[in-house]
Amino acid sequence: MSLELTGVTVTFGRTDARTTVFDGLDVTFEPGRMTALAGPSGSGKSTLLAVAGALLRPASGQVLLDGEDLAALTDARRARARRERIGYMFQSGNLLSGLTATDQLLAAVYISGARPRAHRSRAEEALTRVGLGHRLRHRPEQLSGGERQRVALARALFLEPKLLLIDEPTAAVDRSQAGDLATLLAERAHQDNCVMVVATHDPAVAEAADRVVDMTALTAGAASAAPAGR
Ligand SMILES: Nc1ncnc2c1ncn2[C@@H]1O[C@H](COP(=O)(O)OP(=O)(O)OP(=O)(O)O)[C@@H](O)[C@H]1O
Repeated sequence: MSLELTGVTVTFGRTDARTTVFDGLDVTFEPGRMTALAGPSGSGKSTLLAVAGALLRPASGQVLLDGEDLAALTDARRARARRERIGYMFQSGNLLSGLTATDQLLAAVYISGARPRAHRSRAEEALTRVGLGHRLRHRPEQLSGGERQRVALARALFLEPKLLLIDEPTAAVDRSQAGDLATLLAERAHQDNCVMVVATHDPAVAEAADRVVDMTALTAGAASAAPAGR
């Protein structure tokens, strides 16, 4: 299972105000590794996550998830791929207010069409695995920023996605929580063997990643991918 983008072109706007973010982008992401996307604001990190996650269809090129081109699927099949194979964790967690940590995970099960009751103990185990076994019945407003992010991570992993896309996971947490969260993300990528791609400005996330992709080099056509730290 890998994610491979080939010849991907993305443009926004019309002729008089057109932005070409990618022009024939090629990059591959491997399973069981956490890849950090690093680069200045506007370098295309979020756009890459949107294209990889079938949220944005490229003007041309292929987005191959396990060999299947997501860019070429119908809207209905793209929606199904998003539901069944892709997990998302976007800035500040986007938890549902008023629901306990356990119910945040069960809501995702409910949306996927399964019966939540059968999954309660599995949801509790998933929260325990991210260090929240003592916060199962807490609601978002009763959790710290780092705890909320960990609930969002457990929720994203709960449906066992092949591909997990994460945008600025440490934006709303303090420095020590950022380091812990970054380490936890890398551990989950290794243990769950998913493709994990994380857009970040945070050196702590780049430090914990198995690979850092420099967006500036990538969009210049150099597809640079230096191993980070280890
Ligand atoms: N919907 C849109 N319409 C027009 N231009 C857009 C749109 N979305 C993104 N862009 C442009 O595409 C470029 C890449 O944006 P993107 O959000 O992917 O960058 P980023 O690296 O994630 O930035 P940041 O670090 O600030 O989040 C920017 O120049 C941005 O202005």
